[in-house]
Amino acid sequence: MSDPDHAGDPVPMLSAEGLSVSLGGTRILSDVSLTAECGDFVALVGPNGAGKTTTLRALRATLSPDSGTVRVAGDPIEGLSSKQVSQRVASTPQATTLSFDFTVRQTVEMGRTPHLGRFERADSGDRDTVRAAMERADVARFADRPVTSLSGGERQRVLLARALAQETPVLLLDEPTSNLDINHAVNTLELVADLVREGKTAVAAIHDLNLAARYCDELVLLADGEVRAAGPPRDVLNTDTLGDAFDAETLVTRQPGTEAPLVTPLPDSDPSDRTVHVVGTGRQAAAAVARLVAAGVTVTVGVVPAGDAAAERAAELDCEVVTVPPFAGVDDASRERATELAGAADSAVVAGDVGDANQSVVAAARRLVAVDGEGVPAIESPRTTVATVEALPEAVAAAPTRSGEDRRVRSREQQDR
Ligand SMILES: Nc1ncnc2c1ncn2[C@@H]1O[C@H](COP(=O)(O)OP(=O)(O)OP(=O)(O)O)[C@@H](O)[C@H]1O
Repeated sequence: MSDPDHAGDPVPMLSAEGLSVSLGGTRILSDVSLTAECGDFVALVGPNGAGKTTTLRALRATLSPDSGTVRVAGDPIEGLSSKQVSQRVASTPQATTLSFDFTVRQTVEMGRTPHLGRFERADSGDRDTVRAAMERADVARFADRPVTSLSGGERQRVLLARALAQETPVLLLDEPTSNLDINHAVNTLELVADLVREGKTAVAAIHDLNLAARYCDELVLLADGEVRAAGPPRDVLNTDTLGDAFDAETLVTRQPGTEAPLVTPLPDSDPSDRTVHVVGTGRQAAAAVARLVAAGVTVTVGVVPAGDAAAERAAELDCEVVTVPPFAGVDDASRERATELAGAADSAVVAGDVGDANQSVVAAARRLVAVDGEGVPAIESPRTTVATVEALPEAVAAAPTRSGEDRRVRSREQQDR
């Protein structure tokens, strides 16, 4: 019966409302709800045993919940025949053990079964669909090989091709990238993102939080069978929710070149044994200096014009600061001293306006932490992370110390000899 309060609301392609599941007498899921519209890519994230696979099983009706409802295009899934479910929902399992000796093509052809009558044979349209699915999942070159002869990652892509051949509006993927190298992992998620842009709905259990953040519109963070947070990646991935769900210290910054969060698990590190050279001017650089000094970091600053907020704050806090007279330009001796300090520090923090004259100072740093704000894209590089002023101590503590790196280089050199 339609709900008069929500009459006219678009019906989500897939929804779960209040799912609770017990297995072997143990409560595995408690009151799990989620919604995925057409064109949504939703990631289920969370620690081992959180209930991600169990949620996916409930979503494709291979287990019945104790309570709660799954709807596909508005229809309760328990009211659909298994053939109707297979016409709407395709899934790839977590395990990639395909024990029968089918070829890759035969395995992908199984995806057509829900579209055929009981004794109907595949026609040329089905064969075209199978060929296109194999090509999209990059397994066409293995078409005639037995699946048992493929590597785990290759089999995973065959299972994705089978799901694509099923031509369903909904895709449920359990760890689609777990066996894949980084190139194939990215390609697989790009492919799913493309399919979603074409109008499909995808829900995937993904362990890698950074890949999930980069490719998915929405994350559902599960822990102990409960939804701990749900929403866009930036809302879900923060140190509090991650600490709660994973019982781990993390640093959350930003993936270079994107708005997506970057989660770095932190060892028990202490910023007070770090040295940092701050480059930049104005209030933001002054705030960075204050935040770092308050956390016990040894801070040097420059080159900055005398009288600038960063120069004054650094002087108040007894930091070494390289200054030049205002409007005088940067002389060689000042640039050399600041470059020397940046090169000797564990990291450099860039904040506010860095100025052309400081480019050699920035270039001398081993690692850069850019303060989130204007100008950040200009200095993006693989050795750069982006952090808010508040998170700077964690960001600099996450990078290895210069002495630790030197030790590792020396030990590698000794091993090579
Ligand atoms: N048949 C079962 N009987 C009892 N407990 C089960 C059964 N199946 C799963 N569980 C338990 O349910 C919990 C959730 O399992 P699930 O596989 O859904 O977690 P997950 O989040 O997918 O984990 P992972 O990230 O390790 O794959 C686990 O503690 C698991 O041991």
